[in-house]
Formats: sequence, C-alpha cells, structure tokens
Amino acid sequence: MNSSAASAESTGFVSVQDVSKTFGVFKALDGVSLSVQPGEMVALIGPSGSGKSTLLRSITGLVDIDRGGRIEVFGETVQVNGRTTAAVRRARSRLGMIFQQFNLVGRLSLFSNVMLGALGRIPAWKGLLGLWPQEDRTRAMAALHRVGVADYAAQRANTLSGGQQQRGAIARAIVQGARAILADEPVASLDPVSARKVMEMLVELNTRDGMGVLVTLHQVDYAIRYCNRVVALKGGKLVYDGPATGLDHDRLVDIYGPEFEDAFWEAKV
Ligand SMILES: Nc1ncnc2c1ncn2[C@@H]1O[C@H](COP(=O)(O)OP(=O)(O)OP(=O)(O)O)[C@@H](O)[C@H]1O
Repeated sequence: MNSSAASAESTGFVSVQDVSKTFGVFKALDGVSLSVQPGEMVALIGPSGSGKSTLLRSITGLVDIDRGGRIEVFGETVQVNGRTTAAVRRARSRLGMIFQQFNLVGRLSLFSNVMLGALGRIPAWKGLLGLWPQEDRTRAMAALHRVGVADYAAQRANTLSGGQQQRGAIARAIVQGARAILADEPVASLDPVSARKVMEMLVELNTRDGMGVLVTLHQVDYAIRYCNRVVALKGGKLVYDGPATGLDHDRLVDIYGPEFEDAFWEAKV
C-alpha cells in the first residue's frame, strides 16, 4: 500500500474536522466533524436548511469553510485556514458527483455525456471534437450497459426521463474512474421506482466496487433501507452519527420535530 492509500485508510475517503461555515451572520455549519471510510455507504439526513448541501459543497471546494476547520479527501487536505488548496482538483477527479438535477449537457447525447467523464484523461480539445480513444468509448458503453440505459446512448440527454438521466450521471462517474461518490439529493426529483433503481446502483458501486458513498437524502426511509450508517445535521450541527437501526421514534423527533413523518417517502417506521 502506498503512503497516500495508507493515509486515506486512516482518515477515511472524507475527513471533516471541526468545520463551520458562516454566510454573513448565519452559521450554516457549526463545528461538524465526520470521517467516512472508503468502503462505507453513509446517508446524510436532516431537515431542510440543516446544512447538508453546504457540507457536500465544502468537501468539493465549492464553498470555502471558516478558518479553524479542515477537510481532507483521500488523505489530502483540500480546505484549511478558510481556503481551498491545490489538492482540490485531484480530489474532484477522484470523486464522482451526482446531483438532484442530473447535471448532464441537455443538447449532447447520453453517450457524449458519459464520455465527458473521461475528459480528465485526454486533452480538452480532443474531447470537444469527439476524438475519444477507443478504450474510453468501450468503457462508456460498458458503463451504460451496467446502469441499464445503453439503448438510449444516442438520444439527447434532455429528451430522457429523470431516472434515465440520473443513471447516465452514474455511468459518467464510472467512466471518470471515481473512487468514491458524493451524491446530493440524487433521488429527490425521481418517481419512487426510478429512485429505488438509482439507490440500488449506488449500493452496487459501494458493495461491488468498494466505492465510498456519502449521499444526502430527504427521505429517511431510503437512508434506513440503503445505508448502514446515518449522519444527521440539525441547524448546522451534527446531532446523530450511528447505525440506521438507531433512528428510533425519539431520535427522529429530535432531528425533525414532531412532524418527522413528513420526512418519509414510502414506508413509515
Ligand atoms: N450562498 C449562500 N448564501 C447565504 N446563505 C446560504 C448560502 N448557501 C446556503 N445558505 C443557507 O445555509 C443553510 C443551509 O443550506 P443547505 O442548502 O446546506 O441546507 P440543506 O440541508 O441542504 O437543505 P435542503 O434539504 O433544503 O436542500 C440554509 O439556511 C441556506 O439558506
């Protein structure tokens, strides 16, 4: 094992240490510490406005955290002293990012969108001209087959259903060679059947490929069903970090308040 792999093992694929984020006078994150190991699948839950997206955006360097905190990705510091470091680019190349709104280029075909995952490996001009190496093309088709949307490879992304687009986004992360996945509300815009398929795919990347997964979810039932470990934020503070089985009635009332059942999509506990 090389030294960076050893470091990732000790600190996790993501290590968040005493992270706060203040917007004006409002503290969106307040002293959050969290470490996710490479093989884990962790749900990040909490009421609307509790800081889930801000935490994910901080990990990818899209939000500069307050001084005093530190964030490491695969053992490399990406934020410290209120600044992102040069290592953030390498971190982004290792993290597959999945968003609620899919983030595909609508006028490009699904295949071209998936090929964009390979952009980090070839010069941008070659990518823009569609001069993809055969190896990457083969990889992209294999990824599309794997997530079950190969039949739509030639179709423009903006003509696909939300579920098909989200599976395309997962295929793009596979082609990128991502070592871990950060997913921000990946199923919030999907119907329950498509949502289950997307969650099952994330589980498969976790169990079959050993990718770490950190996924924010509005639906508590999905967090319980698909993730062993759940982390909950409330008012920017980490209020729970433990097994999904520990989310009993009292804990859920503590996190979401007496209306906690609104945070369930399908089944209630
Ligand atoms: N750029 C910004 N400027 C000012 N306030 C912000 C900014 N980004 C986030 N916030 C505030 O920080 C808080 C946390 O927002 P965040 O989007 O992280 O919450 P969330 O838990 O992801 O919510 P949701 O579940 O509704 O997506 C909110 O009160 C939000 O208004």
